[in-house]
Amino acid sequence: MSLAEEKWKELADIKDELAERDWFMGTSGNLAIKVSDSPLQFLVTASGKDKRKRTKEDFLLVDEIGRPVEETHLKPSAETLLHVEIYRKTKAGCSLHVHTIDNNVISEIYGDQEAVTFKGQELIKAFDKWEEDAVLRIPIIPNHAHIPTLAKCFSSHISEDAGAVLIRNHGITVWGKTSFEAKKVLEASEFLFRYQLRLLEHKPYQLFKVV
Ligand SMILES: CSC[C@@H](O)[C@@H](O)C(=O)COP(=O)(O)O
Ligand SMILES: [Zn+2]
Repeated sequence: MSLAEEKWKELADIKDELAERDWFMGTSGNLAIKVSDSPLQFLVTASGKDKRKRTKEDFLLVDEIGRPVEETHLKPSAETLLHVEIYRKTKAGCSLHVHTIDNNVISEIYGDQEAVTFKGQELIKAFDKWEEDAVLRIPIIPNHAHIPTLAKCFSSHISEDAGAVLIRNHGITVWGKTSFEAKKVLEASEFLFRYQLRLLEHKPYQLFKVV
């Protein structure tokens, strides 16, 4: 099996797992996995597909500016430029984008604050935050319809090899050095969002708590 084939299978398996969680409503979501560093080439989901289905046309290989490497009728994800920014700026090997009700509601509640923060929650360790008083800050950016503008804004929040950024009333994009790492960050983020929403039901004043 070639490296590209191996990476294809790795991404397809992650796509199946996320589909099982019902994280690809209405064809939303896109996924990418790096295949080579120089030249930069990565597999990205084809645009507009039902990501719950496993087909031979799920992914295509793109270059360092998100153009298909080979002749194809498939279109790279509309949000390929966001994945480009991740691979351009970090050593990440995988990036995942999903729309969930929880990440959308959290992004709207905390959107004006431009970030949602978590402290004293065990699962922030999934973001490599181990100290007792560590704070996890997930930035929230506006949902610019112009993708190059969205990608530029998104890019300003990328500094580490693993991370997460919420796009307001749109979804979350996460990345990690490996697909395992990226999926861990995604699952931990969604856990924290669900936790925060549940907490607000019982303690609405928590909304005004400054971390
Ligand atoms: C109809 S789903 C919303 C899309 O505009 C987009 O946000 C998305 O996540 C999926 O787009 P895609 O081009 O299939 O990668
Ligand atoms: Zn999206």
